Amino acid sequence: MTTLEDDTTPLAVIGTLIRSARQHKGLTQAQLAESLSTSQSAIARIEQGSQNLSVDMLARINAALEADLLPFAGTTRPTHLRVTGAQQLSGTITVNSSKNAAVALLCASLLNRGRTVLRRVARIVEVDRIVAVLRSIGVQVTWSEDGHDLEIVRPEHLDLSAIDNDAARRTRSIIMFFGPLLGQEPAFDLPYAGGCDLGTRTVEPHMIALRPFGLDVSASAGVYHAAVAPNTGERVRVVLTERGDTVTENAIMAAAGREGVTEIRNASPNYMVQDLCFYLELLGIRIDGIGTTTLTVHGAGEINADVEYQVSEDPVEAMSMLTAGIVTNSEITVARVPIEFMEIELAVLSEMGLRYTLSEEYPALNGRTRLVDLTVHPSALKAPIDKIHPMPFPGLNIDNLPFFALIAACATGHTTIHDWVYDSRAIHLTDLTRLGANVRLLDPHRLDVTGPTHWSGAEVSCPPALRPAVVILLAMLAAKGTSVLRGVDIIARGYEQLADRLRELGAHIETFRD
Ligand SMILES: CC(=O)N[C@H]1[C@@H](OP(=O)(O)OP(=O)(O)OC[C@H]2O[C@@H](n3ccc(=O)[nH]c3=O)[C@H](O)[C@@H]2O)O[C@H](CO)[C@@H](O)[C@@H]1O
Ligand SMILES: C=C(OP(=O)(O)O)C(=O)O
Repeated sequence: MTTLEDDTTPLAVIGTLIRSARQHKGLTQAQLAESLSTSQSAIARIEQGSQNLSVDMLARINAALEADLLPFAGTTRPTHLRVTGAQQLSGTITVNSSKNAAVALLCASLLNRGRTVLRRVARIVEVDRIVAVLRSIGVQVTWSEDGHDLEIVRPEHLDLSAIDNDAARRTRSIIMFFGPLLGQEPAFDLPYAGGCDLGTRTVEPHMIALRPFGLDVSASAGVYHAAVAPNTGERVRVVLTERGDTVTENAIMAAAGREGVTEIRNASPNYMVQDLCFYLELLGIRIDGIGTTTLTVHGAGEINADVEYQVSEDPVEAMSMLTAGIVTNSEITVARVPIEFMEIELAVLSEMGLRYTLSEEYPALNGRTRLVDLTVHPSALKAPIDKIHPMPFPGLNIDNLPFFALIAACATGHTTIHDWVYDSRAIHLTDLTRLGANVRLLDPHRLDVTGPTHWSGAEVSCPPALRPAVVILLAMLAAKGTSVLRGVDIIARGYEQLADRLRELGAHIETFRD
């Protein structure tokens, strides 16, 4: 029985919200339990506020009920991690499918009048946000019973006036609605794109890329107003001013949805772009040049196909897991590493003295991406002679760069890390000093890291950016004693049950709330 006192605890308040959202959807506790692969008694306990809730479970309840319970959880009961570091890790950890491909594929599913099934989609908050936006405009998005696959069926007419502004504003990926919608609506409005705290990220390259398709955008009061000129059917040639990933995806989606041929130059050949192309090929769109910087897309006026696509593995997760092994000086195996997108990272790490072994290559479930199992061995690392800097693919992945700051702190000597891409991602990495590292910010884009570090435990507030947040958590695995990372909910934006999976390798991590 719920007492009056219980009703005022945050868990009980969330429980009450869940109950009313469930009743509003007309579901019984048993039906909700079934869709979450849990028991009816667990739902009863959650609704009574007598069951601890992980952020992952809350995200899944959120998705099942099409509710918006996450901001509530995020603002009222932040999750913290307590880490007892300097533990040797062992065993195998498997790389999940990628956040960045998932969000692009979800947006691309708007091109398809048939049924799209995306297999092995990561259960992460960024996916939930796009799912919430799609549902709000009338798209049926359903998780499979086992919670791994998403079925997407769009209605004949999308109701853009009903768009979930709140979910849309919390993700930058909403910008990728422009491409698929271009060929479908003569005029539409979209909310401004949001995202992590990494400094200014312009959307101008997207506007430049989509102009040749007839898009004209004006912005006012937090809304983009799009007007689209009719397709003349002529060959379109797009030259991207930046080799960005989402801008390339936007151009590809615009090209796929229009009758005619489009050539895209200076395209990103990065992993998520390749996933998008493989999916579009299943939809019957011919794309020449996949994996290169020149793409020729043979678009179709109407796309109507029932397809299933296996989202491929995330190179940034692979880098994160590899870093966990490196900083704890452990031997672990990272299984299902998309090797094409980790080659430069591994070449740099080899120069730094990292010892690792690779299995034979094998294909990912999409039949296209090449995978390996990577075993990392304890190694004495030295600083590289040259600075470490990212480049658009093929180059060291921009999202993998933060992990090199941590690895450099474990290596002997001085390393310069140059993040020319983001104005304020490097600054978050100076939090490593709290754990004993010698990391100096030379300017907003350059870090000087001197190692090796004698890591020691500390309490740190989680940086408001995904990769730096994970970097600090991984540093805590190296640090002697107990560390606390406060307010870690941002990690669930891009990683599914990261703490649980690190625990399976032997990490001592406890989750708690105030
Ligand atoms: C959902 C998704 O896929 N997100 C990824 C995508 O975001 P996304 O494609 O949105 O990245 P942006 O377009 O914001 O580019 C990141 C920054 O790099 C700059 N820039 C980019 C390319 C270039 O050739 N020149 C240049 O200056 C941009 O101006 C911007 O400041 O790519 C980023 C860069 O790889 C990654 O960090 C993100 O994880
Ligand atoms: C910057 C990132 O992603 P997004 O483009 O979703 O903000 C990231 O994945 O580190």
